[in-house]
Amino acid sequence: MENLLATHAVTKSYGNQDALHDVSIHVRPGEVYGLIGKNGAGKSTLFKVIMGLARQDSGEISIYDKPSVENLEGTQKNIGFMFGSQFFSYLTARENLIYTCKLKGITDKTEVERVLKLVELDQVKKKVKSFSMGMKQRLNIANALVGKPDLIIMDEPINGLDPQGIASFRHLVQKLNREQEITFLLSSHILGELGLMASRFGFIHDGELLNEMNREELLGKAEDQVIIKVDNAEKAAYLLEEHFPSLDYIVNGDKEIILSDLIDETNKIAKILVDGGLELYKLTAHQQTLEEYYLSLIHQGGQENV
Ligand SMILES: Nc1ncnc2c1ncn2[C@@H]1O[C@H](COP(=O)(O)OP(=O)(O)OP(=O)(O)O)[C@@H](O)[C@H]1O
Repeated sequence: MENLLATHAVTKSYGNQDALHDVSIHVRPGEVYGLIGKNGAGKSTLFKVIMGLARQDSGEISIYDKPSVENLEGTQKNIGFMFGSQFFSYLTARENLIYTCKLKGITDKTEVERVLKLVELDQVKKKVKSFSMGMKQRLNIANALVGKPDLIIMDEPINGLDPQGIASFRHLVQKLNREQEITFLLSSHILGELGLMASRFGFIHDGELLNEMNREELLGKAEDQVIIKVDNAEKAAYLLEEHFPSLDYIVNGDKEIILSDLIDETNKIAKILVDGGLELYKLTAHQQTLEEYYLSLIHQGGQENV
């Protein structure tokens, strides 16, 4: 079995508003998959379609390589889903989870204690209304863990957490992933938040999946760059291509060009541009951060080469 969850060319619009266009993601067993996209990119809509809470216009969802449409109940059993907090604030964590068990038809009396222990809320007696954000998030995860799903989906789980809360959320996800073999599909609008946590990434922008890659590939993107500012970026690109035919570059606006190699050739680059009659304002070697890579990916609409 290759994919625990896959979407195949899923398209959905709300009236005239396109929310998803031909989106195919592939979540393999054992992964922590980070779906990264700005607000309005289509993340929540994709999760709703996966869970059968919204109906796609076209495309398919498969769970364990079988179409989910044939087995929606099975899908919901295999997937624990968390869309924001929906708890009764005047009840304790334990009481809220008893309620979740009832909703899911789970009669095993040990289930609530099992999930409370996993998120280390088993000793907490107070009502949810006096929980910190971090505790609420742990309760969210406990709620999704009820019924032993193989995959947990969480929409923007890091929103509103402080740095310490983010770190403990990350440790908990990694622990559950490692020790309980739970696969996670998490979304965020900030790559940096999931950058340390996810083992694979999907980048979504304006309803389209731009790219999927694993962590090693992504880290390889955070590479050295040469950033050049000139009076005419198109002409600079033309001149550089003449000298370096397989050059990997992006033209950013009409005055900037970014090269993803040639870090050791800055003197030669400067000479080519100046000899070519260009006004060279700036030429810097720079280590691109993951966030910058993500922004450049959005800017290019998923095309690695311009
Ligand atoms: N019920 C709806 N009716 C009309 N348009 C909608 C509806 N839900 C979402 N949209 C639109 O579909 C697009 C995708 O929205 P979606 O909520 O899936 O994005 P998102 O990536 O989850 O963003 P956010 O993090 O802001 O929720 C947006 O343009 C949004 O305005």
